[in-house]
Amino acid sequence: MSQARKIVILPGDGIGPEIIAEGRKVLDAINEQYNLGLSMETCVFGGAAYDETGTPLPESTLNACRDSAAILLGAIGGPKYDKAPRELRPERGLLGLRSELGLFANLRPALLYPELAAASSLKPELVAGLDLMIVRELTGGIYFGQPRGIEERNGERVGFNTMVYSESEIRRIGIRAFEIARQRGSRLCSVDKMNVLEVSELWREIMIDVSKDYPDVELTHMFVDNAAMQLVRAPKQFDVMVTSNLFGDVLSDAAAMLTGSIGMLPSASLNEAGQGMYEPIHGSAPDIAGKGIANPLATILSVSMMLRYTLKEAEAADAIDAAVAQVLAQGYRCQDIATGQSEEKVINTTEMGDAVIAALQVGVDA
Ligand SMILES: NC(=O)c1ccc[n+]([C@@H]2O[C@H](COP(=O)([O-])OP(=O)(O)OC[C@H]3O[C@@H](n4cnc5c(N)ncnc54)[C@H](O)[C@@H]3O)[C@@H](O)[C@H]2O)c1
Ligand SMILES: CC(C)[C@H](C(=O)O)[C@@H](O)C(=O)O
Ligand SMILES: [Mg+2]
Repeated sequence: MSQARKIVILPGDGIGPEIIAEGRKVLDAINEQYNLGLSMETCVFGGAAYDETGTPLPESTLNACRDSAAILLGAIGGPKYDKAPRELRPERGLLGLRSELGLFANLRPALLYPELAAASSLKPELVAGLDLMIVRELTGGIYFGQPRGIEERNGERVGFNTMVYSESEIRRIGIRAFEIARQRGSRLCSVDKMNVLEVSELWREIMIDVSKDYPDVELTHMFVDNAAMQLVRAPKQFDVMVTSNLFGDVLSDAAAMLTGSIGMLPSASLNEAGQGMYEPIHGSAPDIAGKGIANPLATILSVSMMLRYTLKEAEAADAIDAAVAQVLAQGYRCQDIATGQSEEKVINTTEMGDAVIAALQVGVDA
């Protein structure tokens, strides 16, 4: 049984502990301000857990996660682990956790804060007002399909994976996406590769079937290659996108840059029971780890999603969103979202966390 108010924190590797320290600061502050009664437990996970215990997802961590209402994850992985046996790599720990907890619905919102229009990789007029939600299926598809492996065939090695989706897996992510679309702009674009893949043919058929229960939501379909192009051509045409595990992974990193940086994109991964894991969509960023410059806002916004989606504390979530908006309006930027404009104040990871806390405080005093 999951405990209603227990949050498990998994710092992970690389910049994970740096950004989690800031997420935790905000979580502690909001817990106190809003009297939320949350209890926090930090567990070892990913490469750090492999180093300490020989496995990226120790039983004790998995049990703590099972027993929690929500999980806040930093990031895992790094070059140090690329030579470890595949089943023991940090990424396998992450996939294991998603799968064990049944976190099939991955919500990745790409929202442009107006102050960051200049940091976007697209022209400001193409991204002004961007508010897109990518709904990525997270526990199926080619990430988990069998058979998989590398084996000797006809005197050479062959690598193979299987992209597989059952009707029920497609239906449940479809329902989740239609429900989300209904609460937003009522437009859902299902992204597939139906022109080539049988698995996508079934995906499209089931999406059309699910749409019969949502006559108020407009369903469109797009091939994934076109979707990638449309995302960088005219991203505002999209309201909600629903897609498979691999396509969603790729499209969400691309969408991140529309908002200024991958350091801005939070995510929620939910199961049927509403339990959730919350994490920035980026990785452990080995190239900047230890430098104190990682942008913690994606993690802080993941805390906001946790309050909104699992803990049903919309007011506290709104307060964090407002604090982040205020900090950006004040000109505070981590390096990744700085553009060299004179009104910008470039600050480090810790200072960004502090700025959000200060903005939350102002919100309370006001
Ligand atoms: N959920 C996760 O834990 C997760 C997600 C993606 C990748 N990974 C792992 O992370 C490792 C590195 O992967 P990668 O380099 O392909 O992707 P990455 O997302 O870690 O980094 C890509 C680029 O974005 C920058 N970046 C990422 N987050 C940032 C932030 N918060 N602030 C500023 N800049 C940021 C990095 O410096 C890097 O230049 C790999 O081991 C990968 O498997 C983990
Ligand atoms: C680290 C990796 C397993 C993960 C994924 O591919 O799902 C990451 O890229 C993500 O987007 O969360
Ligand atoms: Mg990814």
